[in-house]
Amino acid sequence: MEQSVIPVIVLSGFLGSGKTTLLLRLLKHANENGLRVSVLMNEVGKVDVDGVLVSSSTANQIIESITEGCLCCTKKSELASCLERLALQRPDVIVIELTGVANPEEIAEAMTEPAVIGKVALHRIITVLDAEHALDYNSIFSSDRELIRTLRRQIEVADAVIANKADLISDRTKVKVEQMVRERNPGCALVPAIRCDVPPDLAFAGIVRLSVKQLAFSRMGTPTSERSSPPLKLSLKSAGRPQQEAILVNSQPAQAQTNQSVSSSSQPDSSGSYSRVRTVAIYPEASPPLSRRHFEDFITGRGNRCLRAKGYMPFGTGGKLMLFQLAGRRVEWSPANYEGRPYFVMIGIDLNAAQIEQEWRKLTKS
Ligand SMILES: Nc1nc2c(ncn2[C@@H]2O[C@H](COP(=O)(O)OP(=O)(O)OP(=O)(O)O)[C@@H](O)[C@H]2O)c(=O)[nH]1
Repeated sequence: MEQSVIPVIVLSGFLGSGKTTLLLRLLKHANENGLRVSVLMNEVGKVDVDGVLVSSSTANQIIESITEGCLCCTKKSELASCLERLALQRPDVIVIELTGVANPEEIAEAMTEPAVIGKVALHRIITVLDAEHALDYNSIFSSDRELIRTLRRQIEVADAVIANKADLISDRTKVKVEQMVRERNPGCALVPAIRCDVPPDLAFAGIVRLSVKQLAFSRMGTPTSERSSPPLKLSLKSAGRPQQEAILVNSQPAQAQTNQSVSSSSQPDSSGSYSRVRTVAIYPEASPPLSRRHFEDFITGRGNRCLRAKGYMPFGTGGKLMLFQLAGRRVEWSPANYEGRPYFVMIGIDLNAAQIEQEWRKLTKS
């Protein structure tokens, strides 16, 4: 009888910091090394852009998505059933990518529920920091205390912090970012990185392949119910968070795109950590009558209000769909395998869906 507890790695970090970039790296490493990974992705909005991206770049992985809410608040009740489903597949490890506005500590807490104890266990929390913007968050979000608190907790409760986007900062900023992290979390592993290129052991140290676990089980005649977990070489912080087994409850499968041609906005949650953060999704016509530059202006024209945007838009050669990403103030376009209908999602503070929809209609009226 297989009894080992499945380790769970939680990836946290603010919107656009590089969590999906890290996830893709970890999945690649896992594939190459025969580790079976199940993934749980969470988006505050209805549309699961990252899920599409991860599904299209990985094979043999089990991916679940919970959309339209944050796992640490409105969707917390779905965590256990979802974890349970993933655990049934007997992966070697489960990786949860949180929304950018989630407090990872709430996830750790959810793993103390009786329903999940003995099935999964928190392995470590890794927080990805956008080193280019992290020092500005206090001033940008000064009006949203809850959001600032969440961003601090993302650093404080992490076992490892990746100071990502090192290519975009000066040495001076690098030192300041490191100081800021050290003040909040002196004991964590702190790793500067470009595109989350970190040693895979930062996440996977101590995780044993199922086949190896089974071998150990049959040789020793005792269950490997406590997974063997050699200490991580980089210093990890585990004090102050639950050490027991974790679990998640029921999720909703990734939503197929709806037929609505315009927008949807997530409900604010008065008790949740994302407070005033809203999402708006727009499904344009196949070839919207505007240039790529006008599209970028439309998104970036909202200043700091739009914190993150992403989607697939037909601005490639011959109208080919391209992956569009805005993180902080930076826009990035890359080739995409996606073949569905174009769409884009905006995430920001107090975004007004009706107004954005109206502006979009006006802009694209032929
Ligand atoms: N220049 C630079 N860009 C990066 C780096 N890491 C990630 N990016 C870009 O930053 C954007 C956001 O990266 P993601 O990995 O999607 O970030 P995320 O945290 O998953 O974003 P959300 O889940 O939407 O909050 C993308 O355009 C990435 O290509 C980096 O080290 N340097």
